[in-house]
Amino acid sequence: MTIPHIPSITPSAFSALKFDYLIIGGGTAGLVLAARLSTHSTITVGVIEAGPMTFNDPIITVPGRFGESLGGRYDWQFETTPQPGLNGRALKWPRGKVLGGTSALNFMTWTRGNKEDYDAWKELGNEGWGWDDLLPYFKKTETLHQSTPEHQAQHQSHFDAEHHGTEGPITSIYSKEYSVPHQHWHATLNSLGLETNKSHFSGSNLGAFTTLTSVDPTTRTRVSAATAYYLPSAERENLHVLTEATVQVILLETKNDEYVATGVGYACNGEKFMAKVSHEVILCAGSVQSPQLLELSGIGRPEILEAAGIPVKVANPNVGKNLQDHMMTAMVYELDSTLIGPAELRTNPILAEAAEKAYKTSQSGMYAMLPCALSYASLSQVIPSPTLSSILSHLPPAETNRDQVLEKQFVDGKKRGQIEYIFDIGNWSPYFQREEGKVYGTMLMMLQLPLSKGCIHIPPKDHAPRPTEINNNPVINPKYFQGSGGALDFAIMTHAQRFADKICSTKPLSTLIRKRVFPLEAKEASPFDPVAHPVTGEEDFTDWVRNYTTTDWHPIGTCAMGGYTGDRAGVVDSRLRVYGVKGLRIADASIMPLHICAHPQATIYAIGEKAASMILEDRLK
Ligand SMILES: Cc1cc2nc3c(=O)[nH]c(=O)nc-3n(C[C@H](O)[C@H](O)[C@H](O)COP(=O)(O)OP(=O)(O)OC[C@H]3O[C@@H](n4cnc5c(N)ncnc54)[C@H](O)[C@@H]3O)c2cc1C
Repeated sequence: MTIPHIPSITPSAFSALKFDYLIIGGGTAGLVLAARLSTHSTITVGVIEAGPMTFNDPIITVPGRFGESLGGRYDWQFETTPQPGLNGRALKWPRGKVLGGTSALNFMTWTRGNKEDYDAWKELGNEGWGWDDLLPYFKKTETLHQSTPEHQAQHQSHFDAEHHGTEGPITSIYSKEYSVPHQHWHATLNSLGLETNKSHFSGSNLGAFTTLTSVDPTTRTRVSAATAYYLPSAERENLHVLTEATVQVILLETKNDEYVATGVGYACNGEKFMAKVSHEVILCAGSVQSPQLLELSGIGRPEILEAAGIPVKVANPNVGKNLQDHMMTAMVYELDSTLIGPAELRTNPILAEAAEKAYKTSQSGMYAMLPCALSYASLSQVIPSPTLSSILSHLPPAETNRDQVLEKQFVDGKKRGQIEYIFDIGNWSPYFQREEGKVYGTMLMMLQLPLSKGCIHIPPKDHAPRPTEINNNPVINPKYFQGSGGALDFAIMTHAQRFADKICSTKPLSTLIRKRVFPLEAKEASPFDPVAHPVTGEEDFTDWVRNYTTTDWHPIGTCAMGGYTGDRAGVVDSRLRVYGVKGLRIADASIMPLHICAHPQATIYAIGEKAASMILEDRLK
């Protein structure tokens, strides 16, 4: 990758500048805004990012090393509270702390939700956020690199060019080659009634497909918001990016009886600074930290702010509420010992050297590979109809407009892939210990439209007289499987789990599998193992799902768009302006009112694109 000259700036020099727009968080959406707003040379843009700037660390750049940066210096290393719905377990919640944010840490899957996912946002009264409205922004982010007819025939790498972008900063590509299990994916899913979807970017991703990835087609390195949006703009004189600086508070002043955002207070190298803005502060700190910064600045539920010792400026009980996440299980299988996975690379220097050589010389081999065997299934495709009817008869009465729109998707649940399945070589479970010399594969299952709703808030101040501050981690409580909605999520996951196992016992994928090792198969398990020896005869995953469900790392919704209900249910309006404050917008995953049946990064880039275009439109008014 050619890296242009990147101007560095000191905090004092940064604070001396007069900004039109100040962006908090140089992450996925934040850098889209930075790049798009600074195309106009008369607009001065500042970005403050807590993490460092790096473009050549292989744990970020090399696709096949995905996951290695989790828990390290580029990760905020958050954790949830102990979750009663998960038998008291607390989960690790990685988030990117580096220029590029979580786009520099994620697993590069490039998917788009369904038409109905975004139309539901519009139905809630969020004008301009339906599928047809968002399609131009989806396209604006992307340049699709089309696969050849031969590649399509061999790897089912289909696309529908009409629905992809051709000039956007993010390159979306199909891999050169795929793992052996991937080569059996389509035939296996097809024989279970999940057809190959040849047009998975066109408004329905239902079915099996080989996924696109956000990877550079020439260097086969990760494409993140930092490489795709920031690097090409880095030399602009009107764009200033300060890294390793943490925003502590958004400065609010009253003008004509209204609160106006006038800048931010931040810390860098142990010193405190202020940066001022003439037009807008744009908060892009992500689903965990955007609500944290609002609350630290006096915008939120009064009881939370008072307990934290923060004076209430704008009372809005919705800040930090409406947290939704994709929940995931990871079932592990022992595979044919001739296969090679990531653990084999780590433990066998000869294999590692060969993989490195293939990657360096021809950008191929294991280090260029990502998990690409995906499938989205509707509830009726994976849960037998009498069971599904019984589960859905327990849909809780909708309490809000949002619940009502969400629950409609369950009634007409055939259109959307509410359950995602991915098969990948390697052991993905944090709970399963691999045995040396054995090769493993994992069947992942993810719930896409959760009814479990949680919250993220700043903690109360401790006994010290000082109020809660930025370095007091927010309290993350996703309330997985809690409440009547959570009970329904749980029932769906325990039943959909059987289909995950069915995929692995179906040919041709099953020909690569020796046995299931997590949870153990009946013949290997102790007579008391409830999964293997259920009272009913059919395997019962109830306890296993409760004990081993984790996050799929896709939290959204904590500063949601309010739609028709305005600040009674939301934090921002459909132009992403924070209710009750002038000159403050939010653009990141937190504004999504309902979850989507897809990996979210493409949608979050589109949110950044749409936000930039709305800001530029509003500037001309
Ligand atoms: C392990 C993992 C794997 C994933 N895999 C995929 C995938 O394969 N495909 C996919 O589509 N999605 C994936 N995702 C999800 C996706 O990457 C994220 O949802 C998305 O990147 C979030 O974008 P964002 O703009 O909301 O926040 P972020 O990209 O996280 O940006 C927020 C930025 O704000 C900065 N910040 C926060 N607080 C402050 C502060 N006080 N001061 C200054 N800066 C601050 C952060 O450091 C960060 O850079 C994955 C996520 C994880 C964690």
